[in-house]
Amino acid sequence: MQIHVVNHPLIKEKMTHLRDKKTAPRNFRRLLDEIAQLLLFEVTRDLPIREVPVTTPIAETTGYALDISGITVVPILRAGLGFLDAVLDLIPEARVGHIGLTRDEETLEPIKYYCKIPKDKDAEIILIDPMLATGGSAAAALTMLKEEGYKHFRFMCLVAAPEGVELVNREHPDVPIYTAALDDHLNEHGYIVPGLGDAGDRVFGTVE
Ligand SMILES: O=P(O)(O)OC[C@H]1O[C@H](OP(=O)(O)OP(=O)(O)O)[C@H](O)[C@@H]1O
Ligand SMILES: O=c1cc[nH]c(=O)[nH]1
Ligand SMILES: [Mg+2]
Repeated sequence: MQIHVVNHPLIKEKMTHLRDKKTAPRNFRRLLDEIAQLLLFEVTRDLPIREVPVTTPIAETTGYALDISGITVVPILRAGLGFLDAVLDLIPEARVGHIGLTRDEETLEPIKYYCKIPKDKDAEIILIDPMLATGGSAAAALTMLKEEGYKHFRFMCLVAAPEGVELVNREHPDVPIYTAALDDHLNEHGYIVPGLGDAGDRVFGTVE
């Protein structure tokens, strides 16, 4: 199984609050934001940089520039939107695409309802969605993007199930997966155990 589990005390502590069923949407969104920023540190670690000259008040020296105009961040709606602000705070020049998918509650198959991606096919795509459960949604999003001609990907999530990691590894072995936690298994309804419940519902307060 190919997966980067970003193990860090700050992430572990925040994940504990995020998982807690008593955490309300207001705090849930804030925690999601904070964890996304910490994860992004690892997700972007190998982005290419080039040297540029810079003059400090004291001397000339060498600085670094990141080619961030070539980065496209793609949230999978809805829950992926909960990650977006954090990514744009750190990479404000990134372009943003949107893929709308929702799981059929019976079959657990993803149903597509929206897709709009910036045109640059050579962009480095950071696909974001807090939950990787069966992997059907992430795998379908990556297939759609590849069919449109996009080539470079990394996937960032918060909680992954082994079933989802295996599917994405099998269908998209070129795509590295970064997660804050690798959980135990899926239950009979396709929810991650222990997980955190339905991420979209918890971000947007649509839980009954
Ligand atoms: O790995 P999978 O089994 O495909 O499950 C993961 C998907 O399920 C959730 O979305 P959901 O379908 O609940 O839509 P929502 O974000 O609108 O709530 C989640 O945000 C993922 O997109
Ligand atoms: O546990 C899960 C599985 C799919 N989608 C979620 O939001 N949570
Ligand atoms: Mg949902």
